[in-house]
Amino acid sequence: MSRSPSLPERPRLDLDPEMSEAERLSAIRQHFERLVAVNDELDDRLSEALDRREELKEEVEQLKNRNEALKTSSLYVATVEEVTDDGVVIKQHGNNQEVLTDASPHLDAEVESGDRVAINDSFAIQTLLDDETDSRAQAMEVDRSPDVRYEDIGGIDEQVREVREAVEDPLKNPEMFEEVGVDPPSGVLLYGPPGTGKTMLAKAVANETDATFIKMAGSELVRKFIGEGSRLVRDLFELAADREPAVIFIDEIDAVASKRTDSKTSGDAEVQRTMMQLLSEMDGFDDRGEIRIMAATNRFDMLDEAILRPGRFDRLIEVPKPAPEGRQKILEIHTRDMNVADDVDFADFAEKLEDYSGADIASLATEAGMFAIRDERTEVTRADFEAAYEKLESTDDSTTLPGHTDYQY
Ligand SMILES: Nc1ncnc2c1ncn2[C@@H]1O[C@H](COP(=O)(O)OP(=O)(O)OP(=O)(O)O)[C@@H](O)[C@H]1O
Repeated sequence: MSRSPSLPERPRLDLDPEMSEAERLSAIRQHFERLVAVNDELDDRLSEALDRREELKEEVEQLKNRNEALKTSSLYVATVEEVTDDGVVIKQHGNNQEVLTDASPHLDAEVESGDRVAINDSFAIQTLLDDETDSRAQAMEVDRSPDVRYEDIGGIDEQVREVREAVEDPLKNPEMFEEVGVDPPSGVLLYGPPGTGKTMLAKAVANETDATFIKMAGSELVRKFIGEGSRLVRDLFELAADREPAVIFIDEIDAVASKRTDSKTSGDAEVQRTMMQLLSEMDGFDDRGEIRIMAATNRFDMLDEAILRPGRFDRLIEVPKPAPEGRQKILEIHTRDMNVADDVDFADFAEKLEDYSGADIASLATEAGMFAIRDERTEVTRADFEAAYEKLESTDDSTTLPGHTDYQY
């Protein structure tokens, strides 16, 4: 920084008493001129200083703005693909641009492949996104002790038996399989229309085996950013390994494992990548320990056969809509805690619930109860069930109207 030149010296007036009048006047005049000169110089210096002050003020303003902009500027989200000696390879979400970059020095040692990170305009990694901001947490439902029991499931006794054999027995008595020399099924695929109890089956078996129930929706797996689907699959299996015994349940598996389409859009490629990750997790899972894998679909016809090969989902269990007897059982289950009037005949009523799924019957029972409440009664009568039936039949919503659900299997 340049130092400002020293101030001009203050002129002095030396008047000798010996001086003549004229000499004194001339000295005073000279002194006055010097004062004026110094004053002018000081004026100049002052105005220079004021200019400089203005300049500095402007500079401060600019720096303040830049600082604010830096503090508030948006960061972009990316996934770390690889940590190499030359830097970190990231893939930006949204545009999938791959970039070789660096992490801020304080993060250097922490960045790992697969991490979600925030990057700035120059692609430098600024923050590691933690689990809370991470969408992974939202995509999985983890339940240490689901509250569904086998007796809560009606009309699909045979399916319950099959699931127990394929999932419960290998968890409870693995030695039996070893002694007999057979491998338990690798994965169990439940297929059938919506609302028939597939999720209940998976929860009940987790409950019975004291296993943690970990559910992932296939639709969540494909909705995520590029690279995240396969990461989620990896996390799912890692989490299960941490929590064993565990039952992994992948709902709507058709979203990740449907037959290849011809189009080569990046979305499809991403779904394929997620499916490949799932297959490789299942293949590398010989030593599965206390983890069982279940999946469900309403679209069996759409599934890529690759996932049905031995060692993958090799036990298929169809879960259909219930027959009249099953419907009666489900009615009984869902009215267990209700005060049902004597005039209600479930066997008779179940006959007319043609094409109703378990979920439809559950909402019918709730509706019937609501009619009683509206009437300020605690007893639910035949008329309430009839009214609920009429209401459901007239609901113009294809997702709740029995028999109108769009699926194939
Ligand atoms: N067999 C059943 N017995 C008793 N209740 C049932 C049965 N099936 C369905 N329900 C009722 O419907 C609700 C939804 O069932 P669940 O989630 O198990 O169906 P799902 O087959 O997994 O459906 P989706 O394919 O839509 O996921 C259950 O919480 C339960 O109240």
